[in-house]
Amino acid sequence: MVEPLLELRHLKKNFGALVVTDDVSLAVEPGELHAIIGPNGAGKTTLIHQISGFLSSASGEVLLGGQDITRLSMHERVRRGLARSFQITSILPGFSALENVALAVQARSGSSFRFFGDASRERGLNELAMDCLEQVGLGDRAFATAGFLSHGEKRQLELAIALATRPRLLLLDEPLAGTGHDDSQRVVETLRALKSRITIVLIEHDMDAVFSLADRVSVLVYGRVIATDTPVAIRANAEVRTAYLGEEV
Ligand SMILES: Nc1ncnc2c1ncn2[C@@H]1O[C@H](COP(=O)(O)OP(=O)(O)OP(=O)(O)O)[C@@H](O)[C@H]1O
Repeated sequence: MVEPLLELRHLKKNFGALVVTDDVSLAVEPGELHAIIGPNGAGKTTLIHQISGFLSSASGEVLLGGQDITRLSMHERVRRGLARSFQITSILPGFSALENVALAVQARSGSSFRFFGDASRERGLNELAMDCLEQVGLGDRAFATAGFLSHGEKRQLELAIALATRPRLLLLDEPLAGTGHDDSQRVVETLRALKSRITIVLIEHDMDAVFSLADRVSVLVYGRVIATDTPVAIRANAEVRTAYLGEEV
């Protein structure tokens, strides 16, 4: 059996008396797009926070490439290859798409922000940033001002910024949120192209997108994983249908 790139073992998180994730165990294989779905309040975002290190866990373990990262800081987890997409609010609207990614590349490489004004001139920076933009299909918009990009393009830019840290694993929390039909198609096609190159954990409410993109799906209900399987098997799973998806699926 292939060693999982990400493994969660009996993870738990509570806020006081409220247990939000409970005994969550799952394995994400290298190269797969693993979707985590579940009703509102099931604990999906909390779980992503536990994986990224934004929240500590009450108990359980997080392993990346077989190494225990449970107690590591977010920064250290990023250094080891874990990235989550930034929110649109973290995009600098007055800078070009390329400059936004260049700054993220620069931050990763540890350059000081006193080079801020020279960011676009730093050696190799533009090439690396352009590579990230091309990976998300935004190469032709490199010089557009970020604030004027469409909503879907901003989502693509977030992905490019996340790629700037050269991650092994990308955590995406609702990348389609707030997108209209055309924008959502753009982002879905971007994710489809990306998934062949990088392992992705995706939380998403858009079931059409989930079932067309995911290699496997885990279903979280009241903080517990009730099933992990292929999209076809998940659709047919009686417990999942009853607990969450409903007959429309
Ligand atoms: N910092 C916090 N303090 C207290 N309760 C919290 C906190 N963060 C989340 N919760 C609660 O934990 C539960 C799970 O929240 P979470 O956001 O992880 O769910 P979710 O599955 O991502 O939901 P959605 O699909 O609506 O985004 C909710 O009941 C939420 O109110």
